[in-house]
Amino acid sequence: MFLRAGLAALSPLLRSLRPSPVAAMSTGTFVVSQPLNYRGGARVEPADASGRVIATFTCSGEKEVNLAVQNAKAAFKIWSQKSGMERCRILLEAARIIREREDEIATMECINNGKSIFEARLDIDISWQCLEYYAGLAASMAGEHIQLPGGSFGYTRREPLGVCVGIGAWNYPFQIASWKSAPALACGNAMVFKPSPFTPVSALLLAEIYSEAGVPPGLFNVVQGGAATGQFLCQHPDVAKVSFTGSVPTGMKIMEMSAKGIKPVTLELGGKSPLIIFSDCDMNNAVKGALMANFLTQGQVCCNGTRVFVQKEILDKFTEEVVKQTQRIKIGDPLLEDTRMGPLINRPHLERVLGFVKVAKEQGAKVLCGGDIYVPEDPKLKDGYYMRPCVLTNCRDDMTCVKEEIFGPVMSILSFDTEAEVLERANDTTFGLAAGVFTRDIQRAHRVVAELQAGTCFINNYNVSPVELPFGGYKKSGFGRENGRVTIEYYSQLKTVCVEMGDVESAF
Ligand SMILES: NC(=O)c1ccc[n+]([C@@H]2O[C@H](COP(=O)([O-])OP(=O)(O)OC[C@H]3O[C@@H](n4cnc5c(N)ncnc54)[C@H](O)[C@@H]3O)[C@@H](O)[C@H]2O)c1
Ligand SMILES: O=CCc1c[nH]c2ccc(O)cc12
Repeated sequence: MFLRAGLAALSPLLRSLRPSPVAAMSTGTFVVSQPLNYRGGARVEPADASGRVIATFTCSGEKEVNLAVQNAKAAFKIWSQKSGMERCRILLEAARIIREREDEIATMECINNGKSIFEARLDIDISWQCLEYYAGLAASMAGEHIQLPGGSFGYTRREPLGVCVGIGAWNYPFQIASWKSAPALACGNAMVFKPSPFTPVSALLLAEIYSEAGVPPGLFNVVQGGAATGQFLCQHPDVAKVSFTGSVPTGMKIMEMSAKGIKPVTLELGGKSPLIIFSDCDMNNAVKGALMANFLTQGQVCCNGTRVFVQKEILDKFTEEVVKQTQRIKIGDPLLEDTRMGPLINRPHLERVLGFVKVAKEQGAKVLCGGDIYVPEDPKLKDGYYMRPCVLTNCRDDMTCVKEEIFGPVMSILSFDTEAEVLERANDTTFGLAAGVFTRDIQRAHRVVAELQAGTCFINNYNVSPVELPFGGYKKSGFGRENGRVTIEYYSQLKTVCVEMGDVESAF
């Protein structure tokens, strides 16, 4: 009986594993009755605990991690022998079930994370699309045939890695589990997934859906916990690969641990991305783009374009419109259909974000709107972790709010004169996750993105994430990619087979 008191304490939304129907309530509730570990194709009580309790659910310890890895190893033997078409069918069935249960999963995600139900549904859509996409690729994965002299030849086989570990952040819990597991499973791997301890529940639904769709028991397992559980996973000798989504400091630790086992890693880390608005842009779209770049999921999005560079000629008009539209964002109960901004993930994070606003003011930035606590009218929500989305102006490149990842609803507006100047300033960061440009000049758009040091660049839009396109970082924002065809390379290895058709020509 985990979570009952714990997660309620983490958020004013009471949480359970089975969300009550949305229509019947104004705040989310979970009725916790089932364990939150998934191993060997079923929910299980963890075999042990790491000794550290987060909220009131039990963190998986070394024994539980071992059991999950052993289950994954056994399932890998069966799954990796299946043809691409067989894997394709099962992944397609899982995608279909997610689609069918979209409302239920979105409701759970909304309570899990605090994002609006409107956004949670989009996340679930992207998740089943991801499974469909990799189902399609599973069937067409192939090696090459290469002719050699004298009728000899070689060929390559694309083979799975084995047991892969996925470690997730709390901002896109279900989607992160999908983005990691879909390509892993499509390539023939098994996975042990650890969600963030702040959002432990929705990955379980994915595990149950995979089982229902027909994957062998143990192919996708869920262990629960924080750093200690993550370390057991990364250090496990039977783990072949680690795919991590989270902060830069944790990413460094993951890479160090994986290096000891010579394990490949995918690191999806933080960012401080630039969004460049040229004076020849379509103003309506640029304003909408700036809001999309800053305020989805309460601003807790890794690739957010939080440094908004606006060309001087349109600075005032753009700023005025951005502020007007930011003030219109409906904050409140995330389960209500018209809400667009729910609470932040927890109290310490809210305080951290408000702290950034305070420092910004001290350093000379001007708050044009928001940046303070929001108290919803509904008395049940009054202790929630809500804040008003914030627009800062008078910003300079050396300010903390412009240099550091805030991971909250805080947009910093900066002005610029020339293309060369803005490019230099946009690239002056150790991060390199994303960037955006709004302009009607097609040559300029492509010239600018070619110079931007970022793994994903948006032209005349921001924060759209079609699963067909690779996503990942430059510089300290990480390496490896999620989504797109290329991700197959990160979950498989190439075996070369050299075939002699003649006699051995020995050197001896
Ligand atoms: N690039 C991306 O795709 C992407 C997506 C979402 C979030 N993020 C980044 O994630 C950060 C916010 O997420 P967060 O606060 O959950 O990040 P975090 O680094 O604190 O935690 C991420 C995950 O790592 C686990 N973890 C923590 N310490 C560990 C350790 N020593 N060994 C193994 N696992 C450990 C956590 O329990 C959690 O599951 C932001 O910096 C954000 O930019 C990046
Ligand atoms: O928060 C960063 C961008 C993003 C949105 N959804 C997902 C899912 C998985 C990721 O690795 C990143 C993201």
